[in-house]
Amino acid sequence: MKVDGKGALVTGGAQGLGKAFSKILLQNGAKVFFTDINEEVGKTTLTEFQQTYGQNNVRFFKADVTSTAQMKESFDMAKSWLGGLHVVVNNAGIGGEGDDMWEKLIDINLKGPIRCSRLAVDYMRRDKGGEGGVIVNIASTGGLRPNPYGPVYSGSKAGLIMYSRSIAANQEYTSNGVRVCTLCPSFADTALVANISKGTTTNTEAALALVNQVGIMTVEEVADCLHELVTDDSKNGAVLAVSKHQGKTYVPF
Ligand SMILES: NC(=O)C1=CN([C@@H]2O[C@H](COP(=O)(O)OP(=O)(O)OC[C@H]3O[C@@H](n4cnc5c(N)ncnc54)[C@H](O)[C@@H]3O)[C@@H](O)[C@H]2O)C=CC1
Ligand SMILES: CC/C=C\C[C@H](O)[C@H](O)/C=C/C=C/C=C\C=C\C(=O)C/C=C\CCC(=O)O
Repeated sequence: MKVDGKGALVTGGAQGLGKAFSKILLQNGAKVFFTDINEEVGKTTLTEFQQTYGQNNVRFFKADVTSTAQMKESFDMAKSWLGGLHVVVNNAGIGGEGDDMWEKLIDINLKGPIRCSRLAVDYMRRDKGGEGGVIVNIASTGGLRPNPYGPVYSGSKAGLIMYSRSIAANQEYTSNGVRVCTLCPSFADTALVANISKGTTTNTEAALALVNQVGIMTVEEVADCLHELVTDDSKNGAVLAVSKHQGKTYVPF
C-alpha cells in the first residue's frame, strides 16, 4: 500500500518511536491522527508536525489505550477526520517490572493493542464499510527471547506477537482486506530505554550491560521498518525483528 493520501492512526505518538512512526507516515504523504495519554507532549508534537507537514494533515487526541470508551471515540474521530482509516499502529507501551507496575504494564502493553486491534479490524474490514488496511503491532525482541531482567515486559510482548499472528491468520479478515504485522525492535533511543538506569528492570546493572552489548538504534532506523511493513502488501502475519547488532530479520516459523 502506498501511504500517500491514506489515513493513519498511531497510539502513543507524542514521543519516542510513536512520534517517529507518525513522522515517517507524514513524510510519505499520509494524514495522521495520533493519540497519547500525555497531553502536554502530545500538543507540542502536534505543533511541530503541523509546522512541517501542514495544519490539516495531522491531529492529536488525548486518549488512554486502557479505556475502551476513549479508544472507540478515537477511532470514530480518526475515521471521520481522515476520511478513511487504512493504517493503525499500536505503539503505546511502557516498561516497569515492580509490584506497583506489572499489572499496569500488562493492561497497556498487551490488553491495549488487543483492544485497538479489535477496533481497527471493525473499522477497516470491507464488509463493514471499510476500505481494508494494515495493522502494525509494536512488540519487541524481548517477546522473541527470554529476558531475565524484564519477564513481565517480555511476556506482554510475546503475547502480543502470538495474538497478532493469530488474527492475521483469520480468513474473514484477510478476505476483507485487513493485514496484520508485528514489528519487534530491540533497544532504541527513547525514554523507555533511558529509564532502565532508573530501576525499571529486575537488575539495573545487568540490563544496562545487555543494552551496551546489543547497542541502541535510532528511532528513524525503526521507523524505516514500519514503513516497509505498511507498504509491502505481501506481508501478512509477518514478524520483523530489528536490532543494532543484528540488523533486520523476518522471523521464520
Ligand atoms: N525503545 C525501545 O527500545 C523499544 C520500544 N518498544 C516498544 O515501542 C513502543 C514505544 O515505546 P518508546 O517510544 O520506546 O517509549 P516512550 O516511553 O518514549 O513512548 C511511549 C509513549 O506511549 C505513551 N503511553 C504510555 N501509556 C499510554 C497509555 N496508557 N495510553 C496511551 N499512550 C500511552 C507515552 O505517554 C509515550 O508518549 C512501546 O510499545 C515499547 O514497548 C519495543 C522495543 C524496543
Ligand atoms: C532489558 C529489558 C528489561 C526489562 C523490561 C522493563 O520492563 C523495562 O522497563 C523495559 C525496557 C524496554 C526494552 C526494550 C527492548 C528489549 C529488548 C530485549 O529484551 C531483547 C534483548 C536482546 C535481543 C538481542 C538482539 O536484539 O539482538
